[in-house]
Amino acid sequence: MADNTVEKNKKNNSIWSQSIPVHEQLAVVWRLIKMATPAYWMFAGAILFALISTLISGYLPYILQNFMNKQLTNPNTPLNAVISFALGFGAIQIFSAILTYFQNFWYGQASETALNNVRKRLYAKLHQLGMRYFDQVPGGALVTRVMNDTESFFDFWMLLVNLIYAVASIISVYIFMFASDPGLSYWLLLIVPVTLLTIWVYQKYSSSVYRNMRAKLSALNAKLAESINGIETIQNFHQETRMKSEFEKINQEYFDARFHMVKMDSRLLGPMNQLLLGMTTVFILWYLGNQSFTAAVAGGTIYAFTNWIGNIFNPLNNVQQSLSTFQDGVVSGYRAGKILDDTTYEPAQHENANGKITDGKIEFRHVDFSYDGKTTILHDLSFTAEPGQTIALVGHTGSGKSSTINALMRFYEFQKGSILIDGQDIRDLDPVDFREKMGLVLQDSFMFYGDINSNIRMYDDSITDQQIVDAARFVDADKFIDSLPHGYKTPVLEGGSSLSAGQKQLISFARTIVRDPKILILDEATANIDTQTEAAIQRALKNMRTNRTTIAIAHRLSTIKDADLILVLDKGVVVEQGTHRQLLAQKGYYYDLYKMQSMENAGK
Ligand SMILES: Nc1ncnc2c1ncn2[C@@H]1O[C@H](COP(=O)(O)OP(=O)(O)OP(=O)(O)O)[C@@H](O)[C@H]1O
Repeated sequence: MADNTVEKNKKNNSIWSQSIPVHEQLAVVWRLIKMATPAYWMFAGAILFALISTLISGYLPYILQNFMNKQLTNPNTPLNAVISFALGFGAIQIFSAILTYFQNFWYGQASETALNNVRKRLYAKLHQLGMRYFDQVPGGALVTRVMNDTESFFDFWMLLVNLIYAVASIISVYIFMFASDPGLSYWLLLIVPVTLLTIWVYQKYSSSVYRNMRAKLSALNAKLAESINGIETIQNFHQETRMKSEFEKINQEYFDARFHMVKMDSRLLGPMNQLLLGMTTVFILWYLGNQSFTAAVAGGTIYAFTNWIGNIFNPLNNVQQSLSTFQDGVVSGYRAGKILDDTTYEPAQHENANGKITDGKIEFRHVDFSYDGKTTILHDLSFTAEPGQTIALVGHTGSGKSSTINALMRFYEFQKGSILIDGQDIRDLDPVDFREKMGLVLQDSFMFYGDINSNIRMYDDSITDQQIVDAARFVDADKFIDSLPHGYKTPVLEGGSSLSAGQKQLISFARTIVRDPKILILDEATANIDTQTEAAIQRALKNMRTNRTTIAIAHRLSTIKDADLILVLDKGVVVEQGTHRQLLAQKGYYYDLYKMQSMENAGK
């Protein structure tokens, strides 16, 4: 049944469940090696010690064979020679153990260092990507890629060193085997193609199985993130049962994918090697047994060959065992690479853009805007906001108000026309100055884990405590903050769950105003706020707008009656514009909208 599910999944879905072509796997391997840059010397040390270990593991059976065949079979061998050999042999074993310790220690340290580096790079990259990327990739899937996927790199690098160890060990063993009995060694060369064949078969099947497993884990994390982020709505609309069954379904799919892997590994890994080792040992005994019919076969030779065979198969076994993690690492590396290569960046500024915002004049000239480059959302949008003016954007839901702000804030790229600030192309503005001078207040501003003070300061140490108090007073947030037992030091949980919607809004006002922006972008809150807080918010907004160019999305038309210009949007087109009075006099779209809201308010 489990197989069937996986088969179905394979057919159904994502590109992850298809096999990664070999050349791409190699490219990923190369990339993973490059990602280990800061740990190169540790890897190099581990590899060097591993190489010395392989020489020793080939050499020890060789000298033991000579000792057994020449010294032990000779009754005249002095005791001193035996003791010296034993001491020398023991010393080499101790040396080998020390080498193994450093080898393992450096592998581990190097892999951890490399892992740490990759995680940092991935996290940094996420912050370079634009909103469009996050529209497309669920948060939970990103958590999987940055956290779980990177974990498997650790084993990947381990395998890489194991692989080098296995190759070196095989070469060293064959050298000593040929020195001992070339005839038998020629036959034993056959082991190499046979094991390569088993490795190839395993590789072929495991790649798609691991890819599918990763995809399922990612879907599982995405579902979990969705459940946690939407917990309020889930509880409100009694969605628990549906969410539970959806989660269970994905969880089962993940289980099936893992089960498939377990079955594949238990069939193809250990038993295959054990069988080959057993058969090779039988062959060696048969070969040497045959020789014994014509001449005596020394016991040391039998000992050495059975030992060497172990030294070939054990590292190969290790390699094959960790091939599963190699597959995991390659798939994860592939997915991490997808993030690192993604070019859905924030909209780019022109090279050497260094324009500064001084007065705050904004002009939209025939702007066309689309999120995906296919569906045009804003059509030929043109308007001018003179310094200090307030421009209000109104219109039904989906009419393009937020999209106008998204284009102005450079969250998304616009396709046609131009946006100018103080007469300069918006793409010529210095990005740091731009973000400082544009004060954006969203409907639901995100609160970070910390306290009220840090949420206003936003970890900008150049802002003093007094400036924070002044900003809070300016936006009328001081009264509620002072009434809290710990005032500005009141702890804030991630997302601000300990604060009311109105309080969060006031904190976000203070956060914006403390930076003294030249231009204000306001997305008026639609949340229900008590009348007292509402009055405080309106007072705050009035204060904030003074001497600042303001672009405000207004849901309640009563709040923007005094705007210098009101743009009425419908399906991304400005259908009317003017002041409140002018628009009412036109008795058009705005008039209807206003009347409708007035009636709704009267009915409340
Ligand atoms: N991130 C996005 N990706 C793709 N399309 C989007 C995105 N955001 C909005 N849209 C689409 O753009 C159109 C305009 O949406 P927009 O959010 O600008 O409307 P709005 O006037 O601000 O609505 P509301 O008052 O409900 O906030 C809608 O058709 C919407 O589906």
